[in-house]
Amino acid sequence: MTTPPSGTEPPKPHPDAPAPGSALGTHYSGCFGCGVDHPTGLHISAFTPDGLSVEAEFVVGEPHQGAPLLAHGGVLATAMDEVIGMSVWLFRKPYVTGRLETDFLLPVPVGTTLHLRAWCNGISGRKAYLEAEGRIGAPDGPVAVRAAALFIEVEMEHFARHGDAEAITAEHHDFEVNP
Ligand SMILES: CCCCCCCCCCCCCCCC(=O)SCCNC(=O)CCNC(=O)[C@H](O)C(C)(C)COP(=O)(O)OP(=O)(O)OC[C@H]1O[C@@H](n2cnc3c(N)ncnc32)[C@H](O)[C@@H]1OP(=O)(O)O
Repeated sequence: MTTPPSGTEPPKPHPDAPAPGSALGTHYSGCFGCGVDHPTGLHISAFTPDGLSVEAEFVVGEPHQGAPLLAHGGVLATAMDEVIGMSVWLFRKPYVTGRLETDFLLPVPVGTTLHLRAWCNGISGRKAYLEAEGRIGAPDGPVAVRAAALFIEVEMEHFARHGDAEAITAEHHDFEVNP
């Protein structure tokens, strides 16, 4: 379900995507993954090397433990969800996670810098097929976590009906919701 159906074209950069090399801001300051105002969040900040994919670093700290001095798998899955969410946001449409699959290949000790990368393999209708990986210590370090995801495009009405769309749009005056 996270593999693009045959014939799905790889995505092209959106004309309004951030320029290659740009830092990506938070989509919402209260987000647990990237929100700058979240008191206990992961505070992931990322950049895009090419307008299509996202790279970030996440330092595993003591608050992220599952076993003593080892990262909790759910926290790592959250980090993957976040960078994948950031990468699909490059297409300038709202998406939510429909399915997230995670493979944990290596234990990740507290103090590790995980080098995260997320990219899109294709879009078909409302469905975006994405992947991410987290490597230990360096961009070419050993892969500790791999994820594949299906994100579903939604209308902004989704956030209004179930949450608070105004809180998002208040932070994104430059983002045209219904172009
Ligand atoms: C102004 C600025 C704007 C910025 C924008 C705001 C920010 C944007 C947030 C970013 C955040 C990033 C950070 C992490 C991202 C989260 O963490 S998002 C939060 C976690 N996810 C959720 O809360 C989603 C909860 N689920 C839902 O609301 C609904 O199930 C969905 C996903 C919207 C789908 O419902 P629906 O719209 O009724 O559509 P539905 O027909 O059920 O599904 C559409 C298609 O997808 C398939 N599908 C749906 N779910 C699945 C699934 N789990 N497995 C397989 N297939 C599925 C369906 O089978 C269907 O396929 P087709 O029949 O078309 O072939």
